[in-house]
Amino acid sequence: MTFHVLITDPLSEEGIQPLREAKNIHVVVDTELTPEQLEEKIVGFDALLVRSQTQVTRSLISKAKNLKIIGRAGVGVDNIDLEAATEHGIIVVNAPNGNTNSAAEHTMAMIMALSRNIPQAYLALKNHEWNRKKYVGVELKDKTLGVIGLGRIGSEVAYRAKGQRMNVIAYDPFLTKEKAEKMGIGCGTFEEVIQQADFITVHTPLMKETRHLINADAFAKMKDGVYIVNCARGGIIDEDALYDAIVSGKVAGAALDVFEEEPFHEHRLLELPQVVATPHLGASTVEAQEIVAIDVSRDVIRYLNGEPVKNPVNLPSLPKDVLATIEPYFHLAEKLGAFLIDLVKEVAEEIHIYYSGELYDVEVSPLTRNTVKGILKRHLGSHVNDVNALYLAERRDITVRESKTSSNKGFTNLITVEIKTKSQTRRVSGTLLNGLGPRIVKVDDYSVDVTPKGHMVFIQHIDMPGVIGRMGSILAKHDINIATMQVDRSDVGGSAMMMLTIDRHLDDAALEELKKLQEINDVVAIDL
Ligand SMILES: NC(=O)C1=CN([C@@H]2O[C@H](COP(=O)(O)OP(=O)(O)OC[C@H]3O[C@@H](n4cnc5c(N)ncnc54)[C@H](O)[C@@H]3O)[C@@H](O)[C@H]2O)C=CC1
Ligand SMILES: O=C(O)C(=O)COP(=O)(O)O
Repeated sequence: MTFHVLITDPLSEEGIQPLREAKNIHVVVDTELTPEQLEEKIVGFDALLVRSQTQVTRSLISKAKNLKIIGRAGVGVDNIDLEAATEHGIIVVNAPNGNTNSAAEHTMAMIMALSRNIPQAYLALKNHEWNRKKYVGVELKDKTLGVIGLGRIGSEVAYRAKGQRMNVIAYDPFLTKEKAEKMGIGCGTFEEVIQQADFITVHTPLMKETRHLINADAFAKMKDGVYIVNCARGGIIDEDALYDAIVSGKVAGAALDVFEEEPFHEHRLLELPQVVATPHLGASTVEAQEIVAIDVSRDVIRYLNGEPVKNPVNLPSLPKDVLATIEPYFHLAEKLGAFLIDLVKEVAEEIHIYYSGELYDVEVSPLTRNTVKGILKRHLGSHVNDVNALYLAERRDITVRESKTSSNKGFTNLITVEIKTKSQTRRVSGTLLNGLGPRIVKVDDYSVDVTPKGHMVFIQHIDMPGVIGRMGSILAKHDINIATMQVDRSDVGGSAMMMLTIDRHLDDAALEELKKLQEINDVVAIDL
């Protein structure tokens, strides 16, 4: 059988040699297709290989009747509809390691171009203007570089900046003091980093949690005259807010490799003399392009030949018999994980999952992966799935344990997730009620009965008259409707909890007001 592979973005010819040499693979390269043409053409193909330009949309995926694998020759998969691919049983693979150096080197080049006005001075010279006064720069030595997102690329940038004798301080939800010390850098909260930095560079993926992470509020907290660098993804920085911050003088300059919409021919940020820019060139080196194309080609060959892939991004298909037994619990497991990580508000160091009742006798590792996925997604975004969740946890030194227990506390099935962080150990239990779906039935030692869905609020308070009323008045004042509410307590007049489901997200203003109530010890907004 011959498999047909379509390549729609420019890939290194050396890098795709493994595909060209494979006996059962036929390669077509067409990098000029319009979206409509691609939707027509995709039907006959078993594999699609792209970089960041081809938009692999739900509509395209729905037309791709033979497609088995999508290969992304690079890191970011925000141009691929992962959910649609998974739904259609299409595995997505990427090449996460091949362009790390290139992206880090490009970031350093951009920081240096920015600090010394190199592009502007070059342009002036080309226009016959010899002007030394206008292009006085700033030194990097002893300046503080704030790195937001200390993954593969962020870490490499940090090491390189130290070589420039910069002070480096980073924020990443997975960064521990110990790790920062080992790297010889500082660490802090997001606010601390953006407040202290002279240069700020972002290296997170683009996802719901990081869209407009650097916005007007963030700019307001920064030092006057700060420099901003984005070689990660357009959209992490709010371009309108950046424009305003440059015009007002808050931001002294910005270096941008990526934009909210790509490609473009005109951009208002480029009209500002303080902005230096490249057209998404971070990974565009001979070396990186060869490695990412080889890595992704090899995974495509493996997958088409029925072998396990090295860099899966989404869900693989599970054996049918396992799937039939376990599938109903997938959702519950993931939601329990997401609920609990929101509750602890810290990075997990240990995750322990206990299965009991009818889950005692079945293969539960797919559920463990789903639980870990629910936890890690909160930090790493949508590329976490049950294929890579355990791998990502291991890479971050998070211990994952799974136990079967015969104590089912009266439920026919029960999953209890326990998370240990530096400062606390918390638990949540859930069950699948026949015909009624998933329920959270215990939070720490409190009993509840709530569907893990939508907007929730978990309040810990002192058991005394009037608390519920005062809490209700505050929500009413903020026009927040309570859909359901449950209360439990340890003992009369002791510690107690309220679990609410509400009709919209509990915004910061309402949350802060609730926290001010004397009888309330903690309030957490949870959105599932
Ligand atoms: N300009 C270009 O050509 C290139 C751009 N990229 C972009 O760079 C991104 C990062 O790539 P890698 O370092 O390889 O990924 P990575 O997964 O190794 O690192 C991302 C880091 O961001 C952290 N993070 C997630 N949410 C965060 C938040 N809210 N605040 C702070 N940190 C957060 C994660 O914990 C993780 O450590 C990619 O997702 C891609 O979009 C990657 C390669 C080339
Ligand atoms: O790997 C990534 O995430 C990149 O942004 C590189 O994009 P590209 O493959 O150069 O279109």
